[in-house]
Amino acid sequence: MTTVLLAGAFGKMGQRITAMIQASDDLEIVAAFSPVGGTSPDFPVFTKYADIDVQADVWMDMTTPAGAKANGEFALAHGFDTVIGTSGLTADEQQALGNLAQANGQHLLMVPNFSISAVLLMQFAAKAAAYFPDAEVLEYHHEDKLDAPSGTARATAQIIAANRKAKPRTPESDAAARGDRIDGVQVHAVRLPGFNASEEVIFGAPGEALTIRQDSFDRSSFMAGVHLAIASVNGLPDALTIGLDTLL
Ligand SMILES: NC(=O)C1=CN([C@@H]2O[C@H](COP(=O)(O)OP(=O)(O)OC[C@H]3O[C@@H](n4cnc5c(N)ncnc54)[C@H](OP(=O)(O)O)[C@@H]3O)[C@@H](O)[C@H]2O)C=CC1
Ligand SMILES: O=C(O)C1=N[C@H](C(=O)O)C[C@H](O)C1
Repeated sequence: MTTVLLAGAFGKMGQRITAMIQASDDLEIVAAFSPVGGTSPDFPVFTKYADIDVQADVWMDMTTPAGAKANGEFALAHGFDTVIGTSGLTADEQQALGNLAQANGQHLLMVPNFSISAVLLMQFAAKAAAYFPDAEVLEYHHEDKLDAPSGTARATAQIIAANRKAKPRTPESDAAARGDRIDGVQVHAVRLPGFNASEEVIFGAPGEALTIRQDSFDRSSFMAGVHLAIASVNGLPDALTIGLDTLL
């Protein structure tokens, strides 16, 4: 049995993760962390780090960028292997948490996207980028999303940049209408009611284009990946792992 302390248990993802864990045979929630409080008949809810008197195998974080940074620092310094699904942390913040995991002999798994469709999209994008250096990323999310562009879009842009074999033909432009530029890849963020989480990458070359798209219609799309991450983080070979690829 892998025991879990869930930070963000009362949020949209936290509620789904609680239900998934409670329906599983091999995971158990032993506590939650929520600074604004909340109650559960099944586990204690801590509002301050100083009050946490329960140890768990894994600290699972689905909160906010600032929350995940502070929670990660606490968890990794207090004996928790840690899974962070929260988006919006900078590359430097991710690396600093990875260094903390290394220094404390813990494992940190940071997952930009738990859905298999998004993991595969990023793998296919890596392959396509080698042939199509010109690419743009479009992401579509619900209106409540705090960060833009999404963590998945950031990760996808970085993967495309790392796998390009030639310089893009498209001239760079700072025009606002061209979106954000991450590692030299234009990224466009759409926020609209009705959407959950989708991403498209358009690769263009003379006379042809390739579009790769994934849609998470519902948060159930993330649950198998969350389960795998929690169950596997302890056995990872490195202190810092980014993405689910090594676990699939
Ligand atoms: N990796 C992935 O596949 C996915 C990642 N995400 C990411 O997960 C995060 C959460 O998403 P979502 O559930 O939709 O967001 P919500 O806003 O619905 O939930 C976040 C919850 O975290 C709570 N919270 C805020 N700060 C802290 C803190 N310091 N410690 C503990 N809890 C805290 C909030 O409480 P309150 O509102 O009361 O402040 C809220 O209940 C986002 O960053 C999102 O981008 C989402 C889906 C999939
Ligand atoms: O906030 C969300 O909803 C999501 N956030 C993650 C991200 O920023 O990439 C993952 C997924 O897109 C859902």
